[in-house]
Amino acid sequence: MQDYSALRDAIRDVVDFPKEGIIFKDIMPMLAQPELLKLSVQAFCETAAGQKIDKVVGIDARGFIFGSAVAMELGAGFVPIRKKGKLPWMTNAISYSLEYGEATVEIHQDSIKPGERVLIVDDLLATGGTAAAAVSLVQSLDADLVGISFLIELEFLNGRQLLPTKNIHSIIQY
Ligand SMILES: O=P(O)(O)OC[C@H]1O[C@H](OP(=O)(O)OP(=O)(O)O)[C@H](O)[C@@H]1O
Ligand SMILES: Nc1ncnc2[nH]cnc12
Repeated sequence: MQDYSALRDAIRDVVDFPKEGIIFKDIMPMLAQPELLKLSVQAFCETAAGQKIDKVVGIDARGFIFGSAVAMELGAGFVPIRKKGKLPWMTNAISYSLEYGEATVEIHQDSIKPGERVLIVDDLLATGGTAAAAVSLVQSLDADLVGISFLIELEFLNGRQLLPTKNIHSIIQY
């Protein structure tokens, strides 16, 4: 197993952001280092090794940073799940709760064909509300969900409980 401690070392804890009581995992110092950006994208691709992926779905907004790079590496298309009101075409929508708030996300109805093999990518799994909403949207398009991959998993929040049991991967755990 590859050593990802350099990624972990470059992630900064910000106390009480965006709300009191939240310890925010700030990935910006990691992203700004070219070799760590490359290593993080490689780590995501490793989570899908040996799998044919038609579409990588990235979740607004930090999921986009990794999602399109991973899609290019895997030879897949990229599909964004966006916060409400940003996608111009016909959408499916779902509301959900996350560690520090509530939101509604949407996906374009024609972005994934029935049966296409999908990998969902996001920076962080906390309570699992956001990822569970993404799973529902992907399933609403009758896609074949191959896996869900995160850079960071906050294990103490048990986000996996809300997700399908198979093929959930995280690269760094707290
Ligand atoms: O597991 P959960 O409790 O649902 O939390 C995880 C989500 O929270 C953050 O997104 P945020 O909505 O803050 O969006 P951003 O990427 O635009 O900062 C993060 O990028 C995940 O998508
Ligand atoms: N603690 C946290 N740090 C960064 N992003 C998050 N999204 C949800 N919880 C988070």
